[in-house]
Amino acid sequence: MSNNKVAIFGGTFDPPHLGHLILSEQIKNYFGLDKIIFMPAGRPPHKRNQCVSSDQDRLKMVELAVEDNPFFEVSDWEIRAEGYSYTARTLKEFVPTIAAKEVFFIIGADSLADIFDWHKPEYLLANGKFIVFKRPGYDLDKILAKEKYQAYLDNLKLYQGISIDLSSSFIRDQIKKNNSIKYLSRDNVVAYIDRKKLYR
Ligand SMILES: Nc1ncnc2c1ncn2[C@@H]1O[C@H](COP(=O)(O)OP(=O)(O)OP(=O)(O)O)[C@@H](O)[C@H]1O
Ligand SMILES: O=C(O)c1ccc[n+]([C@@H]2O[C@H](COP(=O)([O-])O)[C@@H](O)[C@H]2O)c1
Repeated sequence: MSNNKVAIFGGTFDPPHLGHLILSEQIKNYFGLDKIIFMPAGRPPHKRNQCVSSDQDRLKMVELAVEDNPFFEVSDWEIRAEGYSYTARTLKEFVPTIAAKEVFFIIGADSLADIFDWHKPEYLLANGKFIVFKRPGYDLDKILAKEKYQAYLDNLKLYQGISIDLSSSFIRDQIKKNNSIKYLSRDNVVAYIDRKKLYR
């Protein structure tokens, strides 16, 4: 298979859910991607004070979530890397190792809204290519109309197709309340969470 267009989908994935999967499949179709690499963040820089499940649990759950999709892969590169999982670093060090004509980062509208608080945002936006998808509660057009984004619009491709209002925090919250999370992620991920008693 040719790898002309590859996208990296970085996330905390604590846990991965159907929102992530539905979006990825739609984006793959819409942009004609050859492959999407799911990249669980080792130490998510903006979640320093939040309790995050172990790297190995999140990696395993992402592997389970994508195992039946030949277009989806998982990389443990950020988990293996020392220090915080800065996307600027992934762009500089990991992206050149991918044999592809074009490499994109997939991010949600909420991530785009605070990307100027990320590590080296100008470097990232000037040198990376992004596929940004809408997320309920965020107005993509309004975010992009802001002055600070204007120099980088060529590197921002939008996907305004379907998305669902689901988050990992909602799933964690449901588990804490002893509610079922059936249908919110793939069955194998739900079974893994049950078996390992995560988020209780
Ligand atoms: N339902 C969704 N619709 C659109 N984008 C999403 C959705 N869920 C997650 N994303 C995006 O996917 C990426 C990875 O998300 P992440 O793993 O943090 O999940 P999350 O549901 O946002 O988690 P949490 O609730 O813990 O913040 C982020 O760029 C986020 O914007
Ligand atoms: O580089 C940064 O400073 C930075 C700050 C916040 C988030 N990110 C990345 O954005 C992706 C989505 O993050 P999250 O926490 O919403 O899952 C994930 O790959 C993070 O490593 C990166």
